[in-house]
This record gives sequence, structure tokens and C-alpha cells, in this order.
Amino acid sequence: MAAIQITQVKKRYQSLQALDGVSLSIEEGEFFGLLGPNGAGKTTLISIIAGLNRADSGNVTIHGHDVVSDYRAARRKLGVVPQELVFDPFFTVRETLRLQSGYFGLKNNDKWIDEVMENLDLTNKADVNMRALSGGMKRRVLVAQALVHKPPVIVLDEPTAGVDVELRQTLWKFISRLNREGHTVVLTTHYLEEAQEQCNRIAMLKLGKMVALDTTAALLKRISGSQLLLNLMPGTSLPAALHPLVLHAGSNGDAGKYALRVTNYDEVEPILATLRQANVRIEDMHLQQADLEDVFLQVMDGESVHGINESRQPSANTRYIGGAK
Ligand SMILES: Nc1ncnc2c1ncn2[C@@H]1O[C@H](COP(=O)(O)OP(=O)(O)OP(=O)(O)O)[C@@H](O)[C@H]1O
Repeated sequence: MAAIQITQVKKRYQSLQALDGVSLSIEEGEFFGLLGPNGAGKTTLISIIAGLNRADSGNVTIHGHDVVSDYRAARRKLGVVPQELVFDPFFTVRETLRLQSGYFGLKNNDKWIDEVMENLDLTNKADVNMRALSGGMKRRVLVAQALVHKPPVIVLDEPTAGVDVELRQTLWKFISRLNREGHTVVLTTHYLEEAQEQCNRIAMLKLGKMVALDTTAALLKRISGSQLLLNLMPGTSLPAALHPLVLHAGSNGDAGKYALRVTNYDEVEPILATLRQANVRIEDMHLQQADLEDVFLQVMDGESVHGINESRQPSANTRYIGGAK
């Protein structure tokens, strides 16, 4: 049985089709990544999975339980770490986690609560009021809250947005352990290196539609070889002969920056010769192995992958992937 089965889900907000017929089956034990630029529909999909939002049509089941008609059973199987920090400022961390346990009818849950706090480095904050915690600490409590009932399916909506390296490491160590122990994990993130590292399979959403769905390894194979990253002197532009090699081109603040596809090092010299002949000077360059960010840009940029589409405005995602959201 699938951990999460999503069938033909559609959701419209006024004139905006936020989800346009999304179908997806996530198996038990997967570490699954849901990627897409701002506004792609990731949070909408997660809130439908969590039963916090209703699809206009289609359905979602968690371990076979429909999230609408069998809400309580579905919810019990699911732990959701929301993107926004919502909490009651009057309770301590431990009280917050006990209350959440009570919501699931769990009494005497302190042993697990202690273990979760320990694993998220929250033990020394157990008796501190929520309002006195830093943003990063509050996020740890949100994660802990999602885990109090040991849900078999854990959904994390951008859990590491704006958090420090230490929390990221703590979080991934714990979540990876839970995944190894059999919990299914679904993650949305804009940090593509994080998705590449953690997820065995990835779906990419764009404007409410699924535009890629494959194992991380297969997605990475779509782009073979390396990239030559060029930063040309201001006022110069790439000779037309090199346009077919362009994977992506910067614009506005990044004008003059290009990523060119090269399959082996021998291809670098002819590129440099072409630039020399056209009197185009290079400010900076380096060779980089292709990664998930390149696949993401390729998928999101669609037809422009095999050459520059001069009229195309840069896609919004070009600006923030890699962390600078
Ligand atoms: N309650 C709402 N009312 C109207 N439009 C909404 C509402 N919630 C989301 N939207 C719109 O639906 C689209 C999808 O939004 P959603 O938050 O699901 O995207 P996302 O992929 O999670 O984006 P981000 O990466 O920024 O979190 C966006 O265009 C958003 O503006």
C-alpha cells in the first residue's frame, strides 16, 4: 500500500489554477522530495495532504485512509512540519509537546517526548516558554510537535528555510534515522543540494503541474558531464556560435554570466578560442560538475535548454535556488 496516494488533485484559487491534476504515489519508506519554484503549488498540495485544505477534485489517501472522509485515521498516520511558525506563547516546550500528544489521545508519552527533545537538542529548553525561544529553536519545536505521535509518514515543508547549519545537521541526522527505521519522509525545500543528498526520488512541480518525477539518480543522469561557468567582461556578450551550448544565462544583475554544457575537457579550448576571436574577455570562469540545481533549471526552463531564447525573461527560480531566496 502506498504511504501517500495522490490522484488527479485539482485546486483553484479564484482565477488561479494552483494544482492542475497532480497524481503521485509515494511508497512506504521513501525519502521523497517535492521541488518547484515559488508558487508552484507545493504548500497547497501539502495542506491538502494534511487535511487543512480541500481539493476541488481528486483525492489523497495516507496509508489507505482518505484525508477527507477518513480524516482522523489519515491524520494519525501523518506528522506535518509546517512552513510557518505557529505556536502558543504561554506554554513551555514540554507542555507544548504534551498538549500535542493529548491531541492524538496519547498519555504517558514523556519517554518519547524526551527522546525527540534530546535528538533535536531541545532538552535544555524543555521548561522554557515558547515566546522566549529563538526562531531556530521554535522551528525545532515545530519538528518535535510533528513527531510526538510517531507518525509513519513525516511531511516537512521547507524545514530548513533560514535556519543555521547546526540545526540543519541535527535535523537531517534525526530525520534520516527515522527514515532508516521505516518512516516515510516527504520534503519540500529550495535547497537543492539538500534534496540531492537526502531524497531517493523527486517530483518537480511548475504552475500546479508535475513536470518531472524520477529517482534522484535518474534525474542527475539527464545532465551528463560538466558545465563551464563563464563571467564575461561587462558590455560583452556570448558569440552566437556558442549559443547552442548554453544551459542557462544570467540577466539583470547577472548579465554576462553563462553556464555552458561541456561533455569533456577537450571542449573547453575551442570555446575559449571562439571567445578570443570575437574579442570577448572573460572576467572569471570555472568548471563545475552538473548537479540537481542544473536539472531543476533545465526542467523549469523547458525549451530554452538547447539554446538561448533571446526574448525569454529569466525564470523567477534562477534567482533564489541555491539558498538566496
Ligand atoms: N489562500 C490562497 N488564496 C489565493 N491564492 C493562493 C492561496 N494560497 C496559495 N495561493 C496561490 O497558489 C499558488 C501556489 O501557492 P503555494 O503556496 O502552494 O506554492 P509553493 O510552491 O508552496 O510556493 P513557495 O515555494 O513560495 O512556498 C501561488 O500562486 C499562490 O499565490
